[in-house]
Amino acid sequence: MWCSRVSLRRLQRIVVAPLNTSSPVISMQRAKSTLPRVYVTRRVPPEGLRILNESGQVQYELWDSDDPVPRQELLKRVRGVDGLVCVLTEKIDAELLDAAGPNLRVLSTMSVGYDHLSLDELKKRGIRVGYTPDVLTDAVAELTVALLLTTSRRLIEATHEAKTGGWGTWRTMWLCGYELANSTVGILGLGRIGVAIAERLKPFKVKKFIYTDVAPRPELASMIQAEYVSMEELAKQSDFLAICCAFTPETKEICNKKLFSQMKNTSVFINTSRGGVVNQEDLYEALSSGQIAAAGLDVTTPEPLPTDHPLFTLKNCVILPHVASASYSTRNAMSALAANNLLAGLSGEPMPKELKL
Ligand SMILES: O=C(O)C(=O)CO
Repeated sequence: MWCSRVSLRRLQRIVVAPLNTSSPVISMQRAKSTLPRVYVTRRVPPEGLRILNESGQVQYELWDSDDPVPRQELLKRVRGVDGLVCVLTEKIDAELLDAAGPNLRVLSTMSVGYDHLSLDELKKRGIRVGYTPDVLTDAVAELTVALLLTTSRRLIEATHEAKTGGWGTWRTMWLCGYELANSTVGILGLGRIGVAIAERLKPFKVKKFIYTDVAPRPELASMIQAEYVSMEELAKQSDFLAICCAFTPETKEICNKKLFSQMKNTSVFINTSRGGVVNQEDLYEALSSGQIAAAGLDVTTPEPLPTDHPLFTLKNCVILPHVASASYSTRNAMSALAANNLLAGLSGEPMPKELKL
């Protein structure tokens, strides 16, 4: 369950200090004011807060809201902190690190993705970085499969038709989609999540898994009997193409006109990584011209995607609001790992999951 202000109040030794309605601050102060100071940029699930509270190792201030702390407020609040816990919407760049100042030695992000972090700036300042891989793999893989099936079997269109009177007699070709049985599934960026997706898809009688990455990844590939192919072959052969790569300068808009033009017009494109890996204008063109059959997106640029965005006008595009890891257990596990990374980092120990800078 998400942490409410009421449940937070019940936690021991927390001082709730709502400064005013536009400043939802919770601070947990300790008698020993020499403890490291931490700023938590968002209301995080209770497991992470419980760990911070029970550790007795830190005092923290938390922006107790589901909405991001305004940037100017953030720049003020981080001043002098030793540690920072953030989520993926906070841009951790030189400006913010300068505002925090030289005490800052640990950054812990409650996310597996780290494209919101300026890694060079963090490295330059000797700040250790924790992130949350593995704990969200199952949830993301599950959602990816759900999105793939929703998109390929046209479930959103179908429920809409059923509700709005479009459901006439049983028709032979009405709302036909594409099935996984005997298909080739391509994975762009084979990591833990790609493997977990393939493991879940296998029982649907997929004929073949193929993947591409900067280099072959034989250990992971052998877990799902996936064949390494070029980007071009991935596009040409895949009936379903799942995008699982990290968003980096190299993968920025890697899914573009060229890729879409090489895909079959019966192919389904699924992205649960980051919106930035897709050129959305090219995707719109590919979907509206029938170059590819359909797309399911859990991530877009920007987020939220404006409701008047052209992609929302397409029946063959299913858009979710970045919810791949949104299960109660996973979000709690992410917050717990973020808290443990922070505490380990502040006490100079190896973090459970530390990003190598
Ligand atoms: O952890 C991340 O990077 C996410 O995108 C949340 O699902």
